Amino acid sequence: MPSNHPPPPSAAPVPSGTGEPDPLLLRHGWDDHWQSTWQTSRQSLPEATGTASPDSGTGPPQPGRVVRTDRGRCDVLTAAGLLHAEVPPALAVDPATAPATGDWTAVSGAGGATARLLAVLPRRNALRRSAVTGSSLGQVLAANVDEVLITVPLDVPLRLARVERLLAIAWASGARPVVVLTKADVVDDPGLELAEVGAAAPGARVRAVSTASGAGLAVLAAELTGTAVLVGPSGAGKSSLANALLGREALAVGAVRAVDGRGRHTSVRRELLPLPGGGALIDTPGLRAVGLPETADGVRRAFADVEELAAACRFGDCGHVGEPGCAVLAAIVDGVLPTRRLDGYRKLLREEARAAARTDQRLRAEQRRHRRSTTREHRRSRREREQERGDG
Ligand SMILES: Nc1nc2c(ncn2[C@@H]2O[C@H](COP(=O)(O)OP(=O)(O)OP(=O)(O)O)[C@@H](O)[C@H]2O)c(=O)[nH]1
Ligand SMILES: [Zn+2]
Repeated sequence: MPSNHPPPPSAAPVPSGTGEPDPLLLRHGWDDHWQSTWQTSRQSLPEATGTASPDSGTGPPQPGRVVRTDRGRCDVLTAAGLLHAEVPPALAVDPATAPATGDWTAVSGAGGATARLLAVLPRRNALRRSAVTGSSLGQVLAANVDEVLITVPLDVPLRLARVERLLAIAWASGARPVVVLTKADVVDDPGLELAEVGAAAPGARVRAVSTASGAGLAVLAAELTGTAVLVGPSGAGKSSLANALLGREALAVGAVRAVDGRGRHTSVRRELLPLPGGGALIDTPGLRAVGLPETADGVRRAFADVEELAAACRFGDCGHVGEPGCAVLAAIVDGVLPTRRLDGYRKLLREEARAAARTDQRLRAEQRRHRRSTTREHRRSRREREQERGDG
């Protein structure tokens, strides 16, 4: 676990992957897992053999965590400080493999030299949204996260369908979802909302906080130990919450705000910052329309209560539309399961099926393209061979 102590002013670089872990890296989520991943990964890096020429300005590879990405470049925090590294085009082309905030990487370069990203270490998990174009896997919003903080503002009516969608995406990431009801000061007692949201978030923690009154902040902060990422609609209070949790690190967050094309203030850059009590926090730009990626069992986990009921239906393939012995419809009649929730479940399952079909389509298209280019390749080499024979 990251230590509570601030790093010494001049943290020494990790001595080629051995020895004491660097305190600065520890504060940003470095642990035994990354230590051993690094030991394994660095052996396959060309620079690790020491063949890089000293005047190429690269230097030995060192581990670092991506704290921000920016078209073709990314800011990587290393034991030697922050490096503004160039991303090789081979990694950048696919949004699924391009480095994302939270990724652990191997970088070379120090001091004034141009830093280069050498590799992205295998991800433990990733929070994705559905692919907009190109990639079959979807865009990675944040990598190597332990907790997804889903912010739900209490100053506007609850939108449970949106909470459920974000829960499905969070569960699919492999991280633990935590629903954070924000602006709790605008309601007399958030008990009702806590219960309502709790019923829509089986298996997830639900907390109420207010950055205005400070309520709930200490409890939430104490529960965050690994890397947490903030998601939620614009205006949900993500930045305010990030500032409150980060304390004196907040200034760094303030610096990344800007006005967008419509004159609204929005967070324009992703940032990863250490939390004062240990752990790290990633603040993503407002996720307004979040497409559901292929969530593996994300939807099923977000609707674990419905799944459990369905297991008790008489027929294994029950569609819950009027079959005899349907436990799901019985629960609705009994008032245990809201109709809204069953509808939401079906809607997300359909959406997920469509996302999967799109992926299949893309993969088939990729295969077709590949086959076509190989056929062309074959034809050309045959022509060349025939020509050579003709010439000889
Ligand atoms: N009453 C009250 N208002 C709050 C609280 N937290 C945030 N707000 C207000 O809610 C508005 C939005 O807060 P932000 O923190 O900017 O929201 P955001 O989610 O970061 O928004 P984007 O950057 O657009 O994604 C601001 O006007 C805040 O002052 C709170 O605890 N109580
Ligand atoms: Zn049924």
